[in-house]
Amino acid sequence: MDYPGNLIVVAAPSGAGKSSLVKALLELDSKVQPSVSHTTRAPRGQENHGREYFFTSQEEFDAMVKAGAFLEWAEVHGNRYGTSKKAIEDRIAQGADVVLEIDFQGAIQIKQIFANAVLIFILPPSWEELRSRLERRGEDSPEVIELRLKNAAVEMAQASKFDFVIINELFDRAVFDLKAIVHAQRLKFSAQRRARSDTFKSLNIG
Ligand SMILES: Nc1nc2c(ncn2[C@@H]2O[C@H](COP(=O)(O)OP(=O)(O)O)[C@@H](O)[C@H]2O)c(=O)[nH]1
Ligand SMILES: Nc1ncnc2c1ncn2[C@@H]1O[C@H](COP(=O)(O)OP(=O)(O)O)[C@@H](O)[C@H]1O
Repeated sequence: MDYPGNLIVVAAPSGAGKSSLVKALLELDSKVQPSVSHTTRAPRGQENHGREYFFTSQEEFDAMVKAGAFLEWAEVHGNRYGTSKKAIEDRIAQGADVVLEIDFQGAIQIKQIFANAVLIFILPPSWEELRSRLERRGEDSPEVIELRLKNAAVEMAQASKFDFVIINELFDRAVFDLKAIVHAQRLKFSAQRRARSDTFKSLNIG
């Protein structure tokens, strides 16, 4: 499917820093819009319904799956998460660039539907740093942190399937890399769209 807007997919193990990086990208680049997923997970302390997630009951989530309302969905760390079809398609059809913060299973589903989507995987610099970021964040119980670290090994093994990998060691450096990828994605697809334009045809370089 070809739309004027770009889809930017960011995946990472829990604690690698993807939410912080995406937040910084959104502050620096007003052309990028966030996708707000639905989840059956309970909200964390500072999270708001409709801002970080649409917090959804199991029944509501089931009904959305049944109605075909999700572009993709997956079970991650024992909860279900999904991207609403309508919110994404409307916005990329209008030319917006949309960033999706989703897990690797969802990223692979998105690439199958939108071959032009760019898939970015964020890695932590080390296991020790990943654990200490999860602990410092202070949002999850020790059991939840252990589950997330266990799942991180499976998730990180998927990194080579992504178009780009960013190591989030120095935060500003990682934000710079993320911005550069978004910029390159825009140039790539604007060049492809131009290649189909009348100017290219008249110059015989289409
Ligand atoms: N497939 C899929 N994964 C999602 C979606 N929304 C969030 N996730 C992923 O679910 C995982 C858990 O997210 P969350 O509970 O917010 O924890 P965090 O990664 O520690 O901040 C992360 O890998 C998210 O990227 C979605 O709509 N679809
Ligand atoms: N480059 C970095 N250096 C040090 N701490 C970081 C870095 N990037 C993120 N963090 C911190 O690590 C913790 C986890 O980041 P977060 O963005 O919530 O991760 P994720 O969304 O991948 O689970 C947060 O406390 C965040 O402030």
